[in-house]
Amino acid sequence: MTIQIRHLDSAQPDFKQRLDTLLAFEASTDEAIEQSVAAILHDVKHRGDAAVLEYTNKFDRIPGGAASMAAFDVPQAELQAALAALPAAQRAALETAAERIRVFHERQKEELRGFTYTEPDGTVLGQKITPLDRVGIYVPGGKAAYPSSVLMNAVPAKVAGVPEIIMVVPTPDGVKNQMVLAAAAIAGVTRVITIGGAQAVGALAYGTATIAPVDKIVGPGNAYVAAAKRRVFGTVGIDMIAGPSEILVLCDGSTDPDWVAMDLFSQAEHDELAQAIMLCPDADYIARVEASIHKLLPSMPRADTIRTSMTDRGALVKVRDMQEACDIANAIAAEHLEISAEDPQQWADKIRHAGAMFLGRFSSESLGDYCCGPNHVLPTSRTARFSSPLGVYDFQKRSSIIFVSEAGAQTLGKVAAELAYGEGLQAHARSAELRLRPAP
Ligand SMILES: NC(=O)c1ccc[n+]([C@@H]2O[C@H](COP(=O)([O-])OP(=O)(O)OC[C@H]3O[C@@H](n4cnc5c(N)ncnc54)[C@H](O)[C@@H]3O)[C@@H](O)[C@H]2O)c1
Ligand SMILES: N[C@H](CO)Cc1c[nH]c[nH+]1
Ligand SMILES: [Zn+2]
Repeated sequence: MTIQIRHLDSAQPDFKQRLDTLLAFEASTDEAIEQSVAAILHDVKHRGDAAVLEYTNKFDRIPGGAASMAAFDVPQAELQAALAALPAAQRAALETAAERIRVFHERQKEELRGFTYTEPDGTVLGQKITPLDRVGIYVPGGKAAYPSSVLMNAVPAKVAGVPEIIMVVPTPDGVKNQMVLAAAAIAGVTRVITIGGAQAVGALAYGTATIAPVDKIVGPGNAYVAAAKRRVFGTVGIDMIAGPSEILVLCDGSTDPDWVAMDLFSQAEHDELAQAIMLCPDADYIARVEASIHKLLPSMPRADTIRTSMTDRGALVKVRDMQEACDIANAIAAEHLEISAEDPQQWADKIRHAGAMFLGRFSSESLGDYCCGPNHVLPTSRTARFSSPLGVYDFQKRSSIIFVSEAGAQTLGKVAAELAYGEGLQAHARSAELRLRPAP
């Protein structure tokens, strides 16, 4: 069975409505996921380990069913053994990726230093940056294994100086992915627990008898994980909504259509709910990409997932010109935006909303997924309008530093007292005034 690819044209009168429908999650699925996640979180909050154990045995089909949570803890020795046993080429690739991710994120750290400045009367003001104490990193693992996500989560946490990194990762059918364990060893993760889904998010947020609660949960996951993170926000911090993957390709019609088709597949193969869309002003070129899609699909091992994702949520969109393509791209605010065009910078300058931008024909999104250096944990579902890639800043917080000199208290005290009386807050005013020197 082939893909029924959706065609849209920005000249259609109902184009905006059709695009909005395409971008929205199918409401019934969404509601079912929300209800299921709410019930799982409630259960984990009230029954702790017993609930986590039951859900993990059920959703991850653990053979025979694990008897206790101890079965899900992976000792450090096992992580190190996985690293030692890894084929040399895989180990080298992981280490190269880890190093490139580290170098990129060290740059972020340099930009995030605290500061202080001293006013003429000796008052010192500033901002102190502190790493979080204990973070939970979610590494997805339901439909594919993601050693790259171990690195993308843990390396920036390390660069930020987080002392305790608790990693959760599901192991469908009880099978541990050795590259995932090796990546945890390379990144220096503190503890690995093989649980996933909403139950893992709940365990990290609320804590259980065997898992101490964390301060923040970061990392990507499927729609269940994304919904759970949204719901526990407030009890813990979260990084962003990083749900099913998305790719939006802006193409001027001069890239090899096979390249573009495979780039669309590269995100569609993650999940039936992933989204792959191309915008192009050239109708003939769109037909060539469609032909490539039909030609290449049968050769893909994950053809079923790609077919469902592209049929349900994909589209090839004819636009008037590249300027309009940029306007539509800003409205979509995709996780990944490829600008596959001559002189891509001229179009990139017009983009305000995208999790990550890949400029030029050779910058395939897949390179960014693994080893360019910037983070692949990125905002989805149009949240790139207000969220950023995972970064060192997600693992740090800021505290204001205020040292008021005696001279400073004389001027600031009068200002503060005036404002406090204006707000009707007498104790505030008196507290400031008590520090004023009596008039001579
Ligand atoms: N945005 C990003 O930065 C980014 C990065 C990497 C991956 N991703 C996305 O992460 C996702 C990974 O998904 P995955 O499924 O492979 O792994 P996952 O670990 O996110 O989800 C697996 C878990 O989902 C839960 N689950 C599955 N079906 C359920 C059901 N019917 N009811 C309740 N819980 C259920 C189970 O607990 C299971 O352990 C993909 O959507 C991929 O596109 C996003
Ligand atoms: N494309 C994913 C982010 O949406 C990241 C990833 C990991 N491995 C392959 N891809
Ligand atoms: Zn990917």
